[in-house]
Amino acid sequence: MLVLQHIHYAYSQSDSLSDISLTINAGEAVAFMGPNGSGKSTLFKLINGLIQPSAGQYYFKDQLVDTRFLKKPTQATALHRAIGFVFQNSDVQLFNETVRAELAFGPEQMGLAPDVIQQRVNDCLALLQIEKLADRVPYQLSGGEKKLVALGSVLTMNPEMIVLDEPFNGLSAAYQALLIRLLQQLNAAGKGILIASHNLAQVKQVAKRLVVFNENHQVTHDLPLTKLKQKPVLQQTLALL
Ligand SMILES: Nc1ncnc2c1ncn2[C@@H]1O[C@H](COP(=O)(O)OP(=O)(O)OP(=O)(O)O)[C@@H](O)[C@H]1O
Repeated sequence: MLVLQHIHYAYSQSDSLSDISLTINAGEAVAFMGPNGSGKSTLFKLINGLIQPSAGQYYFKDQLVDTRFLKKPTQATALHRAIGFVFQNSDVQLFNETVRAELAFGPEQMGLAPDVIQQRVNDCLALLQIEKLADRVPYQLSGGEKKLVALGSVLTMNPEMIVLDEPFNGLSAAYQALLIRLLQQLNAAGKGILIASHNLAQVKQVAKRLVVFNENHQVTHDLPLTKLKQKPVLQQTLALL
């Protein structure tokens, strides 16, 4: 579904992504780990078409994602519908007056019928156990509540792949467990899951493949999580992230 070939990205002079090549198939659950500032969020922004590579190619469903691709509204919309992005900072993602409106916004933009939208919103409120927040102002919610609403606003669009940047940050232990179960269910239902996290124990419960960055913004490892026990040094490094 996604193919990245020799991707570089630089915000200014030096690379924040350095020669990244990855293929991610539909329905895969992949974890991205690495030190702070190694490039995980930058990669997610690039996958979502928010930034474009300084060098290299990014293909989404065999189509080259470049400035020309993203300038065509139908293509950009197809990308944004297929890949739901839950940002590290929920504040950049929430802008509606109520949680209910926030969850309805995506499906409304897709032109779905009002009763379908209502059903999706109610289903997602229940799935995330946030029914009690439905009429609250998203901006006034706690950090953890905002994160759940941001995820809900993505899930109502029923994306093929969900990209989550540090989704467990700020969540209570109970909500972390709920999120893990939910991501497992979504993956079992065929949704692709890409997750950036510093928590190996949680990552192991959600993902089946692990991609590791180093401080030079390169991918150093790309392996099935079942193979991690054969790499004690890597395991130790990841446990300390
Ligand atoms: N908007 C920006 N402008 C300039 N440099 C940036 C910007 N965003 C990120 N960077 C730099 O790009 C590099 C990669 O950052 P990125 O946020 O992708 O790392 P990360 O692996 O997600 O880190 P963390 O684990 O701390 O979230 C870092 O050196 C960072 O300082």
